[in-house]
Amino acid sequence: MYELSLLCPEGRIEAVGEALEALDALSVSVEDADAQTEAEQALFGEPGMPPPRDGWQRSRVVALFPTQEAAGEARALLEVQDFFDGCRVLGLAEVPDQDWVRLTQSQFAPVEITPEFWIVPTWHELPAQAKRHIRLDPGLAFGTGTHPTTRMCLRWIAGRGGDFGRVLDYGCGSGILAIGAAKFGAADIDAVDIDPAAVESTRLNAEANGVALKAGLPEAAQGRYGTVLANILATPLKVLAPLLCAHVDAGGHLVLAGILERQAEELREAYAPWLPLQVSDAEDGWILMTAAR
Ligand SMILES: C[S@@+](CC[C@H](N)C(=O)[O-])C[C@H]1O[C@@H](n2cnc3c(N)ncnc32)[C@H](O)[C@@H]1O
Repeated sequence: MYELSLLCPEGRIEAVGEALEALDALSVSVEDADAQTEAEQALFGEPGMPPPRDGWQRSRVVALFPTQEAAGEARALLEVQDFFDGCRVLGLAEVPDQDWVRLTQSQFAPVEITPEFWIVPTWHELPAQAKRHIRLDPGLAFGTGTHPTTRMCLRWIAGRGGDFGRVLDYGCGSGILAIGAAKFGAADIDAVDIDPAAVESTRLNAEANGVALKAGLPEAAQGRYGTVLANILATPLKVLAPLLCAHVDAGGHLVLAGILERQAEELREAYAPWLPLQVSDAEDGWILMTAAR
């Protein structure tokens, strides 16, 4: 395969991306051309919402083509378009054949949640000190343990150690939190997500880990729970405040993640009519907020 790399200003990303797709690119990726430099710009988007901007101030657009001719033709056609003004070709290069499966696998090492609790891909040996573990491979749904928000929820689960009551994992993704709770003894677990692929993924991952849980769409969450876990993002968490709080049983716990440090106050305010949230963990600019009823 051959990759055509372009440098584009923000205003050109959409037109160039659409043109590359029309030119039968196998894939088109857009990254911050200033990543890992002083000029890097964070660009956060909420799921279900349009992206805050089309791209970075300077984006590197990489399109993959099956042959050198196809990539060269795309390059020649793009360079004569009006909308290519301000863009520039960075290069056209052959992508060396690799064992992509092995390469992808090599990027996922076991993740330590606590010294005794690990998330381990199926192709890795279990670390000797892992007294508890979840076997999980990266798949279609979010939640491999590599993101700080997931890790903080799992740390909370490990720290509590048991006595969860009924567990609700709201926005379960891969099911990692529900499975984690099961590994610490939770027995009655509902895991729900708006994405049917996440529900399926949770079912398969639970089965692979020998864990019993009920996975379904959000309406499957019914009644009160001793533990309600929701790692989503600040905006949906605010919308879900009355619903999530209504699921927390007397003496139960609410655990929220997907919140940036600067969003703590708005979350506290959104939940204040029902439960008093407090920050109970922090990692890489993300926080964990919890409340007890
Ligand atoms: C950041 S992932 C978290 C996955 C996993 N629980 C973890 O901690 O790694 C958020 C998940 O919430 C789901 N989600 C987003 N909005 C939702 C909503 N309103 N109701 C239920 N699930 C939602 C997404 O589909 C996604 O799978």
